[in-house]
Formats: sequence, C-alpha cells, structure tokens
Amino acid sequence: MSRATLPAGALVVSCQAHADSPLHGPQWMALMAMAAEAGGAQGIRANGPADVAAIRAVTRLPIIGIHKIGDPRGVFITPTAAAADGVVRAGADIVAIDATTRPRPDGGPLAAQIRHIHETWDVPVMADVDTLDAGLAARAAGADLVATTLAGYVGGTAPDEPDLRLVAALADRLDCPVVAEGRIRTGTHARLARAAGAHAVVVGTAITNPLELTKRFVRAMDDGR
Ligand SMILES: CC(=O)N[C@H](C=O)[C@@H](O)[C@H](O)[C@H](O)COP(=O)(O)O
Repeated sequence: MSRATLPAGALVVSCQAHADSPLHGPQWMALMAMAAEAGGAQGIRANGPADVAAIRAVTRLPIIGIHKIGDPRGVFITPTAAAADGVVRAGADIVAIDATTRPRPDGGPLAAQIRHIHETWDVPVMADVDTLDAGLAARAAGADLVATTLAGYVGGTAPDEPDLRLVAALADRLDCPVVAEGRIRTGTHARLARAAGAHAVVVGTAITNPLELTKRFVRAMDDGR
C-alpha cells in the first residue's frame, strides 16, 4: 500500500477529543477532519484506531496516528509496538510515538519499537520529543521525523508559548524533517515555527478543542471582573 507523506509547509490539524468532551467519538473527529481539510489542512493527527479508521474513511490526507495509553504523566503516546500496530492497521500513514528518554512501559529501547514499525509496516515514525537530546537520540534510533510535541510536558508546568527554540535547535542539528507541535495557538506562531526550520506545523487545541477554548474565554472574562 502506498502511503501519503507530509508536504513541506503543511498545516497538520490534530483532531482529538478527550472522554470528557461532547465531541469525543470517531464520528465527530471525522467531521472535524473534513472541516480541517476543507480549510486547507494538509495532514491530520488522530488518536486511537477507531478515530484513525473513521478519518481514513473520509480523507486521503496523510494521517499521523497515535494511540494514547496509560498515565499521561509517563510514556503514553503510542507506548508499545502493539499500540503502533493498531493505528497503522486502521489506516495511519505515519506513526507518532513518545521518544522522550523516560523508561518505556515494555522496558525495551526506543530503537526496538521503531525497528518493529519499520520492519512490520514500512511506515515512517515521528518521534514526539521534549528536548534536543531526546530528538538527537530518536534520530539515531531510526526516527524519520522529529516533533516538539512533548516539550514542556515532562515534569513541571507547561508554559503558554510554543517551544520555538527547540524547533530551531532540532532543525539546526537534524538531517530529517522537524515538526513543530505543542501550543501553536496563532498564525504567527505557525509562521515563526516555519521560519525556525519546521517542515510542518501541527495545531490541535486552537482549531479543534472548543471546550478548552471556551474555558479560556471564561477565565479571561472572570479575571477581568
Ligand atoms: C502533550 C500531549 O499530550 N499532546 C497531545 C499529542 O497528541 C495532544 O493532546 C495535543 O493536543 C497535540 O500535541 C497538539 O498540541 P496543541 O493542542 O497544544 O496544539
């Protein structure tokens, strides 16, 4: 099967909804992906085989598949080979996996999971990292793309702004596409990420999470009282 790739300059829209959102469910994520495509997105990021399959049924855009499993404070973005298998079977073109240097749930090295995905499915692996060192290690372990997805989420509290310095540092040191992801909230952020060397930019909350966006407005209005 030939799989789609992410064109340079692509806006990828992450279509995910937590269980506490009325939009949780494959049918709603498929509609979200259709809206994103109609708006010009050139890729979709989606969580779990059910959402990936529903989105695959409505678009030919490249899908970055993930499967969040377990405790979000640990390695939980596609933490195992089996989790990766599920999203590729459902139709993902690229698999994104946690590639921080934290211990993995199966105790194995990152390289083993990447090798499994390459050898079993021949699809590219996107390494979701938090630091430059993790990005370099992930590339050395065989990752095909490196994304800043987990910057700010490993220990401590995530800042409001995207980590564009990490985008620039990764783009400077890596010989593979770097993807800017995480807290890209405005068109200016996206443009700056491209200028910093990002091959593509992933936007989630700012486009597909009305629950969180509404909360932000409510908080801002409360603060102004
Ligand atoms: C840290 C983590 O779990 N990130 C997740 C990864 O898939 C998603 O919850 C984010 O929405 C996605 O990365 C896009 O980022 P933002 O929603 O900030 O545009």
